Amino acid sequence: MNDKQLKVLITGSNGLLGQKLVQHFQRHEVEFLATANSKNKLSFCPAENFEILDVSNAVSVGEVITAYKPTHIINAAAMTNVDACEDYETECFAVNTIGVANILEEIQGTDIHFIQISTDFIFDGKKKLYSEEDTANPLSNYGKSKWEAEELIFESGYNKVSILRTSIVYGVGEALNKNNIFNWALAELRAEKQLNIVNDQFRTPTFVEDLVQACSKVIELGEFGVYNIAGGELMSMHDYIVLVAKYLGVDSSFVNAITSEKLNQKAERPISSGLNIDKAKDELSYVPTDFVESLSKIDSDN
Ligand SMILES: NC(=O)C1=CN([C@@H]2O[C@H](COP(=O)(O)OP(=O)(O)OC[C@H]3O[C@@H](n4cnc5c(N)ncnc54)[C@H](OP(=O)(O)O)[C@@H]3O)[C@@H](O)[C@H]2O)C=CC1
Ligand SMILES: Cc1cn([C@H]2C[C@H](O)[C@@H](COP(=O)(O)OP(=O)(O)O[C@H]3O[C@@H](C)C(=O)[C@@H](O)[C@H]3O)O2)c(=O)[nH]c1=O
Repeated sequence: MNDKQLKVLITGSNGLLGQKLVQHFQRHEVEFLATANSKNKLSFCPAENFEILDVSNAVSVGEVITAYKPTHIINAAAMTNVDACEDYETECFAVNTIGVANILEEIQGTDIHFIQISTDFIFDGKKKLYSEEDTANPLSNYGKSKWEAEELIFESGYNKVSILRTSIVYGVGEALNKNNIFNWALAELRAEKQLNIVNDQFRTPTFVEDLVQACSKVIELGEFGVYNIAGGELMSMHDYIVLVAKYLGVDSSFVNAITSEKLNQKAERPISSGLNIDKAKDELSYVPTDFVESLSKIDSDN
């Protein structure tokens, strides 16, 4: 299938990944429909390419898919505030699990390639680095809701699905959620405020543009199955934010190291939920951007 034959439906287009996908398909002149649960917040997304879509509403999901007839659906919609998912469990499962059930229901019997974005939070964090075959054991409502969505996909028997699991996605953009640690830390460090960052949670932070490339690659190759798509470096969140501070030229003494116990977040987090990306390297020729290089790309784009 060449670029001209593609029709990509994007959900969650106002979010970080959603909006980078919009920009990617614009640049490559691929036909797309961007959808979000509220009005279009993106200055660069034309009104004719946008529709409101709440993925938790089965009727709306059916109407949009039937009318647009996509060749591909990328589900970037999710309730991503992990602590809020503890307080608003029903909403969390409505978006993250039922949203996926609604899409699956609609695409059964079609040829649509469905790309679901999942998370390292399906794991309990006891293993350091996880491969695609490792056993899930989510600790939080968010993790459970994303894992149940994956289970629905496996049980549905629908086989034109790529599940891309990722971790701590970073990048800058328009009208982003306040709960993205990277954007929050950037703003605070630029204002020379002191940050308390945990040194006992380890992740493989993922440059959003790498995740976009991976979405594009599974489309291009027609690859189905589960892939870990993450950065190549496992680091503590404290080391991560110190690198950001250094890049900004802010003294690292502004980044205090604390424990998770001290931070006392509502939802339990995995200790170490790095993602092993060997499969994506082998099968998708996936090459994550070096962390410091990604920061300079972010800088030059803004
Ligand atoms: N950010 C990260 O570190 C990670 C993200 N992921 C996954 O990656 C994907 C993209 O996340 P990311 O772009 O970073 O997250 P964002 O929070 O930036 O974007 C998610 C978007 O989904 C929207 N949304 C919420 N509810 C609905 C709904 N009912 N219908 C349609 N859209 C809805 C949100 O809107 P609103 O703001 O109005 O709620 C938001 O714009 C998600 O599946 C997420 O689970 C996985 C691992 C790490
Ligand atoms: C707000 C805050 C966070 N942190 C740490 C805790 C945690 O390890 C890390 C990120 O915290 P957050 O609460 O922003 O994000 P968190 O919910 O931990 O991150 C997750 O988001 C969801 C969507 C995912 O799918 C996961 O892969 C992961 O990226 O930063 C601090 O150390 N200090 C702080 O003040």
